Amino acid sequence: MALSSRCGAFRTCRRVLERAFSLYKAHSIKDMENTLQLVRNIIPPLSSTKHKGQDGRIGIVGGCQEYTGAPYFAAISALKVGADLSHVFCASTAAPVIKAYSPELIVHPVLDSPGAVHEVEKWLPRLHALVVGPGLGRDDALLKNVKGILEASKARDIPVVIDADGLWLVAQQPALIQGYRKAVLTPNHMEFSRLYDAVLRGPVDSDDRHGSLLRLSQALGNVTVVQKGERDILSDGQQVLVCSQEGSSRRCGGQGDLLSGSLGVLVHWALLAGPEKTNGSSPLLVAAFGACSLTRQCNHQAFQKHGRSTTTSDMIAEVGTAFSKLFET
Ligand SMILES: NC(=O)C1=CN([C@@H]2O[C@H](COP(=O)(O)OP(=O)(O)OC[C@H]3O[C@@H](n4cnc5c(N)ncnc54)[C@H](OP(=O)(O)O)[C@@H]3O)[C@@H](O)[C@H]2O)[C@@H](O)CC1
Ligand SMILES: Nc1ncnc2c1ncn2[C@@H]1O[C@H](COP(=O)(O)OP(=O)(O)OP(=O)(O)O)[C@@H](O)[C@H]1O
Ligand SMILES: [Mg+2]
Repeated sequence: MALSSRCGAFRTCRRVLERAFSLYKAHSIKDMENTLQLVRNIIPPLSSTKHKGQDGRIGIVGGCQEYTGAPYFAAISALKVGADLSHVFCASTAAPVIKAYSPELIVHPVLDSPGAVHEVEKWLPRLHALVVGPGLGRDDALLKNVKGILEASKARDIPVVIDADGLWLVAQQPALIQGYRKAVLTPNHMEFSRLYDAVLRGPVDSDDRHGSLLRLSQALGNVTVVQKGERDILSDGQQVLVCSQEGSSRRCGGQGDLLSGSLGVLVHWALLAGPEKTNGSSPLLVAAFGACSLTRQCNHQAFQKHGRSTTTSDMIAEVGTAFSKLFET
């Protein structure tokens, strides 16, 4: 008797949990769909009256002796998403390698020159957004130049996506982006912990990802932060969005570079569209949600074709169809 009543209670409990889970799932699918609709609203229409450059001139700051793939992935992703021109500002040793990967990129071998800041500054008036960090490395001289480039970009109100070693620099000197509302940070697991520790002077509470993210964004003066992971969580210090677009279990290097390069373009489009098109949500948050969904969808599609041998180049080959599937329905 006691056993059967316990079994009944167990079944009821299971039904309640299943219902709660299906409601939660339905709710999050609805939330995801609503946010995807906001991403669709910020995408500029293709038009025969536009000239080259109008849909985006993006600059990637990164690329050193060791890392040439990361800035390439970011820059080519920006083009594949729909930017018209993609510039890479890198160390002189990286430039011929990056140029050889692709004739589509404009490559400036300036980052390790004494006049690096001035050389990049000359281009700033023509750029709509910068992506700072993919393949930058941690050489002090390069980081010092990048600090100057960030300051010059802020002075011109240019939106910046900060990723990889750009986040290393920000963890050393959070004041560099403190309160700059046109910055989006895209940390992976490790980069988030490092940044959190540097800004909040304590370890991340791994049981409270949302709270940790909110605290970090708020402590940085409501800078938008995208914490990448099994689910991506995004916040501007007020709202928290979750992106759980289906990807795959393949974790090859370079996926984060695809994300930050795509985000460079989407940030530009979102700011151009403004909050009327994003229904009051932060345009940068909507742009970030778009880049996360796109990266994960590319991963999903590439994995369907290549399985375990999927690499970031396979994902980049999926950008066009993934973009259409998510945003042009
Ligand atoms: N082809 C190219 O040119 C590419 C170049 N790239 C460039 O490399 C540079 C350094 O970037 P990064 O991400 O490797 O640096 P960093 O912050 O030291 O993290 C590494 C450490 O974090 C850890 N770790 C990571 N994830 C974790 C997790 N989920 N959970 C737990 N731990 C985790 C992991 O720990 P491990 O497993 O080794 O113990 C590892 O030690 C940067 O310029 C970037 O752009 C890349 O873009 C790839 C393609
Ligand atoms: N465990 C996971 N399951 C599903 N997707 C994930 C997982 N971890 C990361 N991703 C996705 O992979 C993409 C890149 O995130 P990741 O954490 O690999 O960045 P990263 O370490 O900066 O990459 P990179 O190698 O380019 O530096 C993001 O779109 C994220 O959503
Ligand atoms: Mg990375």
